[in-house]
Amino acid sequence: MEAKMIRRLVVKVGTSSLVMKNGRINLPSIDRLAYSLSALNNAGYQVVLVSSGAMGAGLASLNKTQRPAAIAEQQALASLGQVELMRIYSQRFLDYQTRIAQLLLTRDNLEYPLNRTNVLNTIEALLQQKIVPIINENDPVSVDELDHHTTFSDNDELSALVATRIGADLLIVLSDIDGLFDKDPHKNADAKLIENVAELTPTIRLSATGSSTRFGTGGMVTKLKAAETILNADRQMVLCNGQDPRVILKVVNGQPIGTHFGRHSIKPLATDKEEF
Ligand SMILES: Nc1ncnc2c1ncn2[C@@H]1O[C@H](COP(=O)(O)OP(=O)(O)O)[C@@H](O)[C@H]1O
Ligand SMILES: N[C@@H](CCC(=O)OP(=O)(O)O)C(=O)O
Repeated sequence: MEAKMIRRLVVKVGTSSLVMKNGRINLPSIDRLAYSLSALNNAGYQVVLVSSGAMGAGLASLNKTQRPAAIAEQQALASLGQVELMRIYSQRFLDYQTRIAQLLLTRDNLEYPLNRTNVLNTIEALLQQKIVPIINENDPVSVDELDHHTTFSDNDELSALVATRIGADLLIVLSDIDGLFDKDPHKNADAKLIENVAELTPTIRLSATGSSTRFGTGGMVTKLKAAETILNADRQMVLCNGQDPRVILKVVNGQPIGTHFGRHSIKPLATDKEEF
């Protein structure tokens, strides 16, 4: 397997890595995420973060744990929580001397050529200034009722689209699970981790089912859709456990962690630092 040097990377973090099981915001986890991405940014990598968690943060700030059923209420919750989420990110990244910016996107924004050009130009301009763009779906406008073309089913898909559009070398998807297994480990105690996927065979597709946790949405199905987008663009993706986001540094250093999707292997950027 030929090793490819990583310079530009997208990290996707799911709600389960940002919100604890009791519904409170996982501040230590967000701090470690900010530390890891700042370290990479500082070492010359170009980093984009795709972060879920708006609804989770909204629930936490209202001291609730159950998502409301009505779409408008979910959207109100996301718009409330997005501010809280970015307040925390902003604070934590600043502790590591890194500036961040926010982009809230719908699928239209990446599909219609003029919108797409504007979005991509914005991301490029931010990366040139070593500012970390933090992207989430624009939940308050992302429904068919509001006459938008389509919605992202989940941020997994959004992260893969962003990664391929900006020509990222690597997408790291942080989840509540160690990687892709041959069946859902939450339902099957004998499930085995699949370490490398160069191609999405029918057996691999059959292994993936939906989410079995309270806060997650897409489960493994949307993660495999993301992997498909990445494999079609001949890029690399690593799906791993985001319990400790410092795992990102190990992945970028080429350590075999979680499930690696791709036909190349990871070569870290040559920096003056040996390892993080
Ligand atoms: N083959 C599989 N391998 C691993 N996890 C699977 C598989 N099939 C279904 N899952 C489920 O997908 C979940 C991860 O997706 P999700 O709950 O959406 O998490 P996140 O919030 O991290 O995006 C796992 O916790 C697991 O229950
Ligand atoms: N845009 C939504 C993402 C919804 C969601 O739960 O996504 P994920 O945790 O990535 O499965 C939010 O910020 O709450």
